[in-house]
Amino acid sequence: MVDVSELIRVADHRARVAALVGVMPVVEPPLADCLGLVLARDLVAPIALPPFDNSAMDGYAVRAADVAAVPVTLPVAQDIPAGRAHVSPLEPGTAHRIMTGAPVPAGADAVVQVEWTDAGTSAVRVDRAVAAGQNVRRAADDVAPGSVVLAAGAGLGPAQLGLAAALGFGALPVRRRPRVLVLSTGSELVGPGAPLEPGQIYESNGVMLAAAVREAGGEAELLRFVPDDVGRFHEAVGPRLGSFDLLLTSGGVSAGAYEVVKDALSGRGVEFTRVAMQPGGPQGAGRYRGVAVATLPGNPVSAQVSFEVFVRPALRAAMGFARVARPTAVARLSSPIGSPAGRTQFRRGAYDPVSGRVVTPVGGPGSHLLSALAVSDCLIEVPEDVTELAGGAEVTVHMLHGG
Ligand SMILES: Nc1nc2c(c(=O)[nH]1)N[C@H]1C(S)=C(S)[C@@H](COP(=O)(O)OP(=O)(O)OC[C@H]3O[C@@H](n4cnc5c(N)ncnc54)[C@H](O)[C@@H]3O)O[C@H]1N2
Ligand code: MOO
Repeated sequence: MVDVSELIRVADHRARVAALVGVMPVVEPPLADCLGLVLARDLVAPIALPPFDNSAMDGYAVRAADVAAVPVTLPVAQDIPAGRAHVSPLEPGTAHRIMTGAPVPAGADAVVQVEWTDAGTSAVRVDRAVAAGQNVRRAADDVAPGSVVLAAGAGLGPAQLGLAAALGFGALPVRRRPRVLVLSTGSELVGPGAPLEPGQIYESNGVMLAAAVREAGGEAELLRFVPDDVGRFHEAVGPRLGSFDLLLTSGGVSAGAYEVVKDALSGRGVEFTRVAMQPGGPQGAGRYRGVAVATLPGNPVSAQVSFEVFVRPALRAAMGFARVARPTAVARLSSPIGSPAGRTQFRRGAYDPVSGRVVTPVGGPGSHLLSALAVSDCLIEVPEDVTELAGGAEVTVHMLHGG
């Protein structure tokens, strides 16, 4: 029986893994590669947006005073498509045919949309008056040059990349993606396509954890798996380790006779502990040959839940995100659940925000129940000191998407 007073707290292990991974250096990739990354410095506008007064409509640039009394016919002195570099000033009593986005000529103070005219090309009949300023988008209306348009720490989504492109940036300063080497261990593991011999299972943690790394914004290289053999472990990891920010293993860390990860890394900078959490009790963390290491337990649900609780926040922090946790919600349990004393339990659940914020436990507490995890969308947190929760009880749920 484990003495729960000797267990490491969830928050302490999370902080330890985050400290090991640290913060990634700043790089300047091309704009198109910045999606999902975090801006490392304030983005200051080098130009105004719009850069010049331009038309919001296809129509005719005029002086509002010239079309105050309608109908009125004005000679069309010039045609101004978007992109025109040189536009001559508008003489009083004339119109310029103008397209959306084209520069408004000096002397004009409004644009009459084409629908309010007879669409003439040498002369135009204007049927409705416009006020001064109507349909004119002023220079710097959107962005003043020299202003901070995005602050350091901003997440870069489509709109932010669009804004940066509009301001003429070809690259942005961001913290680069953490590089993670993913390795599964276990002599019982075989790859897809191989027939299953008695006692063997298909390897699943590698693909799952590499996908989890990518979903978090990191880069993953999947070394797939090695048997319970310390020599094979070092052969697989040694030549590759130097190019990574984190070695992420699964399996081989508990109390058995063949604990390859523990045997390979104990006394070499990695400490193996038990965290007050279920699933995901046996954990290891440290630094091996200068590279951060997190060793997750092998049970698939334990591995994935450990990733969510310890590794994902560390990767998000490494990329510069200020908010590293997934979105949470408070929900009512649809049915009762129990939990071991002295451990934070993360049960898999299906959250329904529509029918009054209810969460339904999916599957049991067993850390081999991968199919239940696959149809869950949240983790239900049961605090350390709680052993029974009745149906209807309020719980915190951690979403498995977003954030
Ligand atoms: N005597 C004890 N036994 C166990 C303890 C304990 O405290 N005392 N803890 C249990 C808990 S909790 C967990 S979690 C596991 C963690 O064990 P390991 O990290 O050493 O993992 P393995 O023994 O290698 O594997 C556990 C389980 O998961 C399967 N597995 C492992 N890797 C993969 C993979 N890549 N793909 C699919 N499935 C995998 C493996 O076949 C085992 O069934 O230890 C408990 N035991
Ligand atoms: O900690 Mo283990 O993850 O309970 O199954």
